[in-house]
Amino acid sequence: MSNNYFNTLPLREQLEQLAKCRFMSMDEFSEGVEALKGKKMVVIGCGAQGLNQGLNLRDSGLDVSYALREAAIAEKRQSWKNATENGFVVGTYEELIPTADVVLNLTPDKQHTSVVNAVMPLMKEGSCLSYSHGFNIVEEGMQIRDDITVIMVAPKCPGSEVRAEYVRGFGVPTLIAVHEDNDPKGEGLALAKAYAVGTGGHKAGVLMSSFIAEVKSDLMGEQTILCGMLQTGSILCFDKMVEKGIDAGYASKLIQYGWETITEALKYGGVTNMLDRLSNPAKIKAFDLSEELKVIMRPLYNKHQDDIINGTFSRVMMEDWANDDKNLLGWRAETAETNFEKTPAGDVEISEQEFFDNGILMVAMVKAGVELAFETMTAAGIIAESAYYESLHETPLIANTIARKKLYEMNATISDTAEYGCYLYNHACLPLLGDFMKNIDTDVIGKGLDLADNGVDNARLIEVNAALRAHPVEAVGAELRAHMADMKKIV
Ligand SMILES: NC(=O)C1=CN([C@@H]2O[C@H](COP(=O)(O)OP(=O)(O)OC[C@H]3O[C@@H](n4cnc5c(N)ncnc54)[C@H](OP(=O)(O)O)[C@@H]3O)[C@@H](O)[C@H]2O)C=CC1
Ligand SMILES: CC[C@](O)(C(C)=O)C(=O)O
Ligand SMILES: [Mg+2]
Ligand SMILES: [Mg+2]
Repeated sequence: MSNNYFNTLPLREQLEQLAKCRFMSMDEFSEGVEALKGKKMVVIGCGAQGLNQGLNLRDSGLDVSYALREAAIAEKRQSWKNATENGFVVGTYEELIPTADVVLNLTPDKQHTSVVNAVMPLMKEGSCLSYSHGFNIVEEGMQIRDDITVIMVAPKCPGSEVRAEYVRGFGVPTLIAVHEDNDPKGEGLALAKAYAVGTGGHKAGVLMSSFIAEVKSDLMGEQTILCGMLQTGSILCFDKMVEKGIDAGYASKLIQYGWETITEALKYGGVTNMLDRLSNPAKIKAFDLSEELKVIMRPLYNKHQDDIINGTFSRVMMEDWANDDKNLLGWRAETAETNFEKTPAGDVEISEQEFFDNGILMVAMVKAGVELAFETMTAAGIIAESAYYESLHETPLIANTIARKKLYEMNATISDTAEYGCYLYNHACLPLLGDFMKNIDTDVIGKGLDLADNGVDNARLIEVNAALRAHPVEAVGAELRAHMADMKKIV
């Protein structure tokens, strides 16, 4: 029986926890991984986050091994292969958990209650339990033994990108938190900081946050702009292009690689830079489309945020857990059957600039989604820095997964929790954009504007540029990106 911890708190405390967010300066990480040196880190689960965090932590000089459930070892499942093929020591809970100074719970959220109940009796007195998402604590009210320190180190991106960015010499923005009910020795913060350095997160930016702020913002980002919007946009843009006679292979390629290319511009210079990559008439067109999209989609973004804050989302998802994931599995199968998913990218060259010129609607969708997610999160009490990571910075990191193997890859790489939310959004958003899409043609998706000249009205251009630059996501973005000196180019 789960108990929503957030809903048990008085409003004053809910607001205080939601607003917990402090950008940590680089000199706060001057001790590096010292607090974890010589300590035994045992990871439970070797999936998306488990494997990739473990690889980074080991490369940062830490002692990492994997505790897997007995069946996974006996049947040599993927988790066992991931760990053993990468040369890690693998053992059962009984073999490894009693030796652990830090237990990293990197199993799916659905399993957290049973996993934590199974390992807690085996954990050393005074050891530490860490999470990469606070769902179990915040939405299920999990109670942890008093002597155990409970921390959260939550990379703001898929596991594959946690590794890819580390290998590139960068990192991913990370939220850290100490569960205030479980910090008996006052060492939670030192451990969380060292762990964030071990994964490379400090190079991109670390926010000192709370379990609550992480959960309520993480769920919002993944359901809307990060995954839901990219899925809905992929399906709508592909179907429209094919309906209008564009070669299906070209349409498939434009979308599969287009999100990655256009959002790379977003990562470097925010929404402003992404739109600056368009010609002046195309920029004005993208701006107008995005304003229209924002009006249509705002109620949906509000609904997602409201359901996340009041616990409706987690209750409904947990009902699906209890129903053998019937909805999740059904939606996953349905997505595999979409025409976009089934049409291979054509053998056709698309230049970097062409992705912008022929993908004006995609640019508009990204702009609308980023701004709406940011506006909705901040209106709900999430601090701007956190909302920026969850909307703007992470979008390219999700787009990278679509470039690899389309929506299948994105949904396989993100957590099951994110995948569930993505489908929820997608199912609501597709019909919502029905009328809007009726008026869309190949000038904004597939072929680009076919204009004799690129002249525009000066006053209108000035107005559009000013509106772009004045959005609050741009101000906080410029500030946070100034700390990302090691950011590496992908496209
Ligand atoms: N996916 C992501 O990129 C992100 C995930 N997170 C968070 O990280 C955590 C892990 O998610 P994610 O990496 O997606 O998980 P995955 O689904 O990728 O991996 C799950 C791992 O846990 C093991 N596992 C599954 N069920 C159990 C069980 N009952 N007992 C023990 N082990 C089990 C699986 O191995 P086997 O079945 O072989 O035993 C597998 O190795 C979640 O809290 C998630 O919210 C946070 C940020 C991003
Ligand atoms: C994509 C959403 C995420 O939270 C994440 C990668 O940040 C997840 O749960 O997978
Ligand atoms: Mg996330
Ligand atoms: Mg998540």
